[in-house]
Amino acid sequence: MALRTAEVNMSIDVELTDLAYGGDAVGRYEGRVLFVPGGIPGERVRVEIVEERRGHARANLLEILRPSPERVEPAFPELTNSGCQWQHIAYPAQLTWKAHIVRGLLVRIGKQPDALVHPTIGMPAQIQPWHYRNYAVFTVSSAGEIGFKLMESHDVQDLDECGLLHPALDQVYQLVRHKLMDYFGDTLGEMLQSVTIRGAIGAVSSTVAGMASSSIKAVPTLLILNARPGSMIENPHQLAQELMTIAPGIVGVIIERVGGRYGRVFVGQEYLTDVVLGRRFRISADSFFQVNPIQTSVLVEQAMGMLDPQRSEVVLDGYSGVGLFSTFLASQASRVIAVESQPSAVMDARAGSTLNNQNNITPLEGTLERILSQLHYRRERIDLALVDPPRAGCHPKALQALQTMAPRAICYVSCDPSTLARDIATLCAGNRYRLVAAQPVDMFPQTYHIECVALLVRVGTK
Ligand SMILES: C[S@@+](CC[C@H](N)C(=O)[O-])C[C@H]1O[C@@H](n2cnc3c(N)ncnc32)[C@H](O)[C@@H]1O
Repeated sequence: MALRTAEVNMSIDVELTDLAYGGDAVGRYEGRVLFVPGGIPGERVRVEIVEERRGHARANLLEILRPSPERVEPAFPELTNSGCQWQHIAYPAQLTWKAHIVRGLLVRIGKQPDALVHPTIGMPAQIQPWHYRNYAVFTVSSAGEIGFKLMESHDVQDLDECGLLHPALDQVYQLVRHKLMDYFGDTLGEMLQSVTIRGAIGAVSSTVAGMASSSIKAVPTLLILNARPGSMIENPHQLAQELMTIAPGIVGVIIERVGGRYGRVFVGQEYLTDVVLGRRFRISADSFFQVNPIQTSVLVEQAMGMLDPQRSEVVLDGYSGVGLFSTFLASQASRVIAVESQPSAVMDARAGSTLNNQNNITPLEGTLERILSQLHYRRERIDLALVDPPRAGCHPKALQALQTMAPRAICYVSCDPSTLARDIATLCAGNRYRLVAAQPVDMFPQTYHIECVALLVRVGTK
């Protein structure tokens, strides 16, 4: 039943009972579902309905009538509407809610009524779950503000510091921001579209305390500026040269789309070399790499523990990026076939094999759906598979090929539990695979985003 028009903009009191994937608290009003950003289950709140959609409505929080004991003061309120939707929830509760959401999705979408979901592995207790990122993209608005895009809007939240970036990279951000404002003045918004900062934190420290430390002053850093289409930056080389010297640790400055889509100017290196659990990885500006260095090690350990490749086995690493999982799989297995569609990441994976003295990884460039069908046609054997797709999940043809090639186990690493659940439903249909367990790993504290590793085994395999 749609809400009556009179109910929009009306203020009502509701009990919040759940949290949805997407971050909103959930309540009910006259039998209909209400989504309330900023609420916490267990709270009684006064809200104003602002939007009605088929079967549900969205409401703004006006007043908290009975707060949850899990409510905390946001550390960076300016980030609430640009990504940190859960900073009003105490960190231990964020972890509990993430596991609850994964379980709910696996039951409902994944059709796994008995899904075993382990408690979320959070950031180590001795560090604050902030300043954890090695990578951030800051948008430049046409008015010259620099910061994060606001959710469901094209506006930019102007930020002069960033509570999500590692302290050393936040320092770089602040210096770069001032430099760009000085350099371009009033024309900043006409000239630039975004500024990306990416640092190799694992290259300067391997311990948790070290990786979180604000005493690290110089993290090897790449700075990537995207020129606004149609803009004409005068002497981009000089700008890149000047940016190279403004903060310790900057190893390369890249300006993209200078004078057109393919124009690229760079000074210094075009890539970083990062370290995870003692292995080295080359990461180019366009290649994907995990953004939370402390939790990346945990993710790798979880996936390796679940899959446990044997010496004689051939392992598929699907959506392999620069070869993060391939590298660890290759130390245990006979061979790893690494499939990745982004050319720069495939080149990085090749370079990474050399850096780590590994000769049993075969990086293949192309989509997993296409390459798997070729491998199947050539009757290649795959004993185990790891897949780590983007948020959209696996292509249906890739899932179909996996079912046909029937590896004894599949480790599915996912950054979106709703597509994970959908793909698990497909893989388990027809009783071909069964879900053993899912393990959420918190890569994105203060946000509703959930990383999860799930193990599926072929039915009939011990
Ligand atoms: C979530 S990232 C995972 C990368 C890597 N496993 C890691 O942890 O660093 C997903 C990767 O899949 C790649 N990709 C996207 N669509 C693809 C497709 N259809 N086939 C193969 N790779 C794809 C992206 O370029 C990206 O590198």
